[in-house]
Amino acid sequence: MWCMAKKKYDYDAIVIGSGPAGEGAAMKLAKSKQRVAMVERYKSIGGGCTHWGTIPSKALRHSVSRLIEFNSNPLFSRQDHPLHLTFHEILKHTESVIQRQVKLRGSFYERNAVQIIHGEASFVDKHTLQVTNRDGSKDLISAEKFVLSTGSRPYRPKNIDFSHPRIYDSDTVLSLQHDPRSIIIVGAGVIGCEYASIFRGLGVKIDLVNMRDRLLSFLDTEISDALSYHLRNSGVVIRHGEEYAKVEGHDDKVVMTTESGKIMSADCLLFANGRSGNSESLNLETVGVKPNERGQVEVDEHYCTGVDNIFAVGDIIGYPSLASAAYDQGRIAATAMLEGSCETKLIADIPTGIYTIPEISSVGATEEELTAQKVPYEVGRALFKHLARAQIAETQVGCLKLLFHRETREILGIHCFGERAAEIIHIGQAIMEQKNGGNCLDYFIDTTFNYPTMAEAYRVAALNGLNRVVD
Ligand SMILES: Cc1cc2nc3c(=O)[nH]c(=O)nc-3n(C[C@H](O)[C@H](O)[C@H](O)COP(=O)(O)OP(=O)(O)OC[C@H]3O[C@@H](n4cnc5c(N)ncnc54)[C@H](O)[C@@H]3O)c2cc1C
Ligand SMILES: NC(=O)c1ccc[n+]([C@@H]2O[C@H](COP(=O)([O-])OP(=O)(O)OC[C@H]3O[C@@H](n4cnc5c(N)ncnc54)[C@H](O)[C@@H]3O)[C@@H](O)[C@H]2O)c1
Repeated sequence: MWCMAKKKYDYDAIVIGSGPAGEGAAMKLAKSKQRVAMVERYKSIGGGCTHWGTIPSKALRHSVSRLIEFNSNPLFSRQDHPLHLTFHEILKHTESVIQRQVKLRGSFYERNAVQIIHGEASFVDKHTLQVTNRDGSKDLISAEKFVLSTGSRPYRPKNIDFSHPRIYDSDTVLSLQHDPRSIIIVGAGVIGCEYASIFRGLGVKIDLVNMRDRLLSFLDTEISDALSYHLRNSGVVIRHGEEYAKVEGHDDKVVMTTESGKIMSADCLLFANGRSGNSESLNLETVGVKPNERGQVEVDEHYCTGVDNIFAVGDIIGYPSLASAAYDQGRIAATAMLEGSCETKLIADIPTGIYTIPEISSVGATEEELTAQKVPYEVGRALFKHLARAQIAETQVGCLKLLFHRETREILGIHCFGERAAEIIHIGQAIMEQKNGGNCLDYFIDTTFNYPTMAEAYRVAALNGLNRVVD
């Protein structure tokens, strides 16, 4: 089939969109000796992940976290003269990280002979794309198979004027030039909470407006409560159960009225409440793919859209909408394209890594889920303040919580908050994934950990938990 394709079409496969999902698919296809092209409408490769999403927000968060550390450590900083950095200043570091990412990822395409075509792709028929080049000229290119990996963009309700210079979404906030003293963040999802941490770390006054009754309600309640406590403790005003009614942009401020009648005003406003799939420019109706009202495309277990030669991965298919999962989805879809199916599936327990201050990470079930399922579980805790490494590093805010089955001692869930939580979680994840009795609390008790380390939290938490089940 693929030999025939070589004669008939320009490429064996065309991938549309160069974020992690597209990159994962393109690399797997290229390594399998396919002739692959990558169509990307932005001026450089890397996707929203590199240019507007994951990478910039994590680089900003890193700078802010170091600033807080510097200012709170008397060894480095004098309390009467705290170091002040503006959003614009820390963006410089972010830009350099983006450039390094683009260079690195560009080298992958070059080494694997994937042709990069800069332009916007739109289907003409199920084997042909029209590419509108950045200079406005148009080309037709064809392929046997396609991968849609065009990502997502911030949802913009029609009644908010995003062209106003004081009103931003999570893409445009990266062009913020001035140094705001106050900001209203509408939406307390992952993006809203992460940006609240970033701006608060820079000393900006924050109103964080949440439509729900608690922050990040998919998290274990103890962890979500800890986030609320620490954000509030740092000065963030969290307003739960509020919905915006009106947002007015003025020359000198933004005023927001909520449905409950509250009026808030600030130097600027960041709207971060939901995302829409980038599907409208692809002309998918022509090929019989119908996106839902959020622009997302439905796929089967092999990421096929229902049109046999068109696959879709990453944010355009909705859940879990994570860079981490997108890369794996790309590889799995490419394998299915090559072999007709793929044994490997996306793991069921996708870890969460949330880069708030404090950082949060978890994998597996929450206490609330286990209680609802009537699973007999117990909890083992390690508080960071009791770990030598955390005391040395002055990162004493945090906790590791292991949930395990009382009888089998199987690990059922791991929840962590505090500095490096997103790294710490992977030690537990590796054990949790073990089969045939390998997933057991005893591993952490029987092994020897480097000392002093944050990893040692696993031994402390496991012993704490064991003490609760041993009479
Ligand atoms: C602020 C923010 C922070 C985030 N933080 C994290 C995090 O910490 N960890 C995590 O795992 N995930 C995070 N995410 C989510 C993560 O960025 C996305 O899940 C990931 O980028 C999705 O990858 P993708 O390949 O599907 O699409 P994207 O990375 O969005 O790339 C899609 C690409 O397709 C291109 N494109 C679109 N339409 C066309 C077209 N018609 N023709 C040609 N090219 C086109 C776009 O220009 C873009 O370059 C974050 C997201 C945001 C917004
Ligand atoms: N550290 C991380 O892993 C990280 C960081 C930032 C963002 N992200 C990803 O970015 C995504 C977006 O996060 P968020 O904070 O903007 O919102 P969210 O996904 O938490 O959604 C917020 C609310 O908006 C609604 N919504 C979503 N899309 C909508 C649409 N098109 N129209 C109307 N309502 C919509 C949702 O139902 C929800 O009630 C998340 O799914 C997350 O996976 C991940």
